[in-house]
Amino acid sequence: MLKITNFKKSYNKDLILQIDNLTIESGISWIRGANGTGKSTFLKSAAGIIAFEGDLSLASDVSIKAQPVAYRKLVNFAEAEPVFPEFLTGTDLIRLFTKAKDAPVKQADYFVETMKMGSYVSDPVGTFSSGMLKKLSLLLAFIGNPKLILLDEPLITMDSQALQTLYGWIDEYYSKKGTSFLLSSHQALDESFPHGIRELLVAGQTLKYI
Ligand SMILES: Nc1ncnc2c1ncn2[C@@H]1O[C@H](COP(=O)(O)OP(=O)(O)OP(=O)(O)O)[C@@H](O)[C@H]1O
Repeated sequence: MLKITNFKKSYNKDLILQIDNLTIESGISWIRGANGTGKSTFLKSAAGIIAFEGDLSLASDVSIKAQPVAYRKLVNFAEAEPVFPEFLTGTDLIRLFTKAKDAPVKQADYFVETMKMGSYVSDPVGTFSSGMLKKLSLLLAFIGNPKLILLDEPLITMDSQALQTLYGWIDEYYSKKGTSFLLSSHQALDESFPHGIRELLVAGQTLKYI
């Protein structure tokens, strides 16, 4: 599903990750690894947020380097610690992402309702608690018709009810739309997490299946 070719990422000449050839299979995959090994770096690279050497392409051969706009329409990302301009409201951001991802205008309503965000989604995000911000950022990662959703530490700051709602979203996208997920988490995924998960490990400056 995600084909990695000659991937290399350094910060200030310090090599962080090198992945010569690896295909991450369709489905739900969990990237594990100690602090600072490069999980967020890989997810940000795959999201098209930071530059790297080499190439990443989705199964249908949409390459981030050759078709950057098409690739970014197919891959959505929620950061571990989301930051948005404080003066924008949740509704502003939903509208922006809906337009950018060519999504149906009312698509996000279902997510706002099921995550119980209706009472605050129209407020500036500067007034949001960290859990409210996390829910918004996860919601934005489901907008459009992504083939792959990247979730960096999706469980942190979420209450147990919100987690069950998130698991429901993942289950629905995976089962009904065939969306794949690549996520990182230091917390164990509980047994209500949907479906068999493949595990990958970042260690020794590379990524491989466990
Ligand atoms: N913008 C940056 N500039 C320089 N070095 C960076 C930058 N971002 C990350 N690093 C370094 O890259 C390495 C990998 O960081 P990364 O955040 O990808 O790790 P991680 O596996 O996600 O860690 P954690 O489990 O703590 O979230 C670390 O050594 C970090 O210090």
